Amino acid sequence: MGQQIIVIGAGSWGTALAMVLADNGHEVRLWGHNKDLISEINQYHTNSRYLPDIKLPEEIIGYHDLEAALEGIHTVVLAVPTKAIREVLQKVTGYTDKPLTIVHVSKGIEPDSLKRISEIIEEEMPKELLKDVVVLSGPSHAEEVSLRHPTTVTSSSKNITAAEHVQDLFINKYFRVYTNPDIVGVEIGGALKNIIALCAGITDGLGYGDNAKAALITRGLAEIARLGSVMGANPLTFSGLTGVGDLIVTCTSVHSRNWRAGNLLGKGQSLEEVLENMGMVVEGVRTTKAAYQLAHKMNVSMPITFALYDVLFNDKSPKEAVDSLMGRLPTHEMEDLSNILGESRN
Ligand SMILES: NC(=O)C1=CN([C@@H]2O[C@H](COP(=O)(O)OP(=O)(O)OC[C@H]3O[C@@H](n4cnc5c(N)ncnc54)[C@H](OP(=O)(O)O)[C@@H]3O)[C@@H](O)[C@H]2O)C=CC1
Ligand SMILES: O=C(CO)COP(=O)(O)O
Repeated sequence: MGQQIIVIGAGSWGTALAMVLADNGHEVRLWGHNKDLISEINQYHTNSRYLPDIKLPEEIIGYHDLEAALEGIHTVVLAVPTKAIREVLQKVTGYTDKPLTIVHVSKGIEPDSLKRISEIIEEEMPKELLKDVVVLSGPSHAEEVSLRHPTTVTSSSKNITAAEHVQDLFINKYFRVYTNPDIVGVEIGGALKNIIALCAGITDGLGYGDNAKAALITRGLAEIARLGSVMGANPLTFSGLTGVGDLIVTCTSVHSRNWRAGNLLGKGQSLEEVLENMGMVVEGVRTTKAAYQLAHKMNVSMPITFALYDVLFNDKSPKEAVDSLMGRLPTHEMEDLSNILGESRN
């Protein structure tokens, strides 16, 4: 039976997910803070800034008034950039008096606090207003989901029943949802793949080819798994949709905002120029800072992340960063991962 669901964030991903929910017969309220965009959604059933050429189902109702949009709602899909999550949740708590299931679909880690998004949600929401936190993540570009192209994602929560509930809400014949109880691994994989996607864009921008990209994906996965395992993730999660799956889609697609930003950096633009020109969120930049801080804190080796950190924040040239990665001391390929797998078996 259809449910009333609010999607907060009328950007590319929020709008594409609202389409999936509307296709599944739910009553979808799409909230955005841009009044003109909401009027366009209600009048023309389009979101021309974020999903040009896509006709939205007429069942999606745009809201600009958050209080009205939250009326009678039990499930919130949170689809804003990581840096907006605290601000948005503070508004939500002011307008609700019953426990909510919050489904977050953002991919990031907060610099300085080093919190994952589910941890931020638990921190911001008063206990009596939070029923469950679920993350929905995986290899999924909004541009393809809005065309109803086959897509697979993972629903994860500390409460597996909540993850299954969200699986039920979203699953359909073009959007297949799996469950995974490892919320740490799912969130870490989704956030950190953006670092590697920026690097893949950089090497493409420098004119390097498939060999460099395959190296980044596999060695990137190794360092994501190293950090994630130390943080308590199940190492096997990184071989799934939210690990290698999302790395493949983000590092190889022109739809990827992170790949595109990296590509411009590789072609010689400054970070400021790139971010000004993108017009959409590039989560990997802030996540690089957070992962750099986490790697120091947890004493985990993350050479690709450190190389990107130097490009983004220490004015190192992309070419120099690649050369320094290639010039590292020779090492064993599987040593670190087999340590991790050994430890998780003990
Ligand atoms: N796009 C995709 O294919 C996918 C994206 N994601 C993740 O989803 C999250 C959102 O990304 P995406 O939709 O691509 O981003 P977009 O840049 O396309 O859209 C972001 C939306 O959030 C809104 N927003 C920004 N700040 C605030 C705020 N303080 N209060 C209210 N609304 C705000 C923006 O409004 P405005 O237009 O006014 O700036 C915009 O509507 C990211 O974490 C991303 O990694 C995950 C999977 C796929
Ligand atoms: O997370 C994504 C695909 O799974 C979207 O990646 P980008 O933010 O790089 O576009």
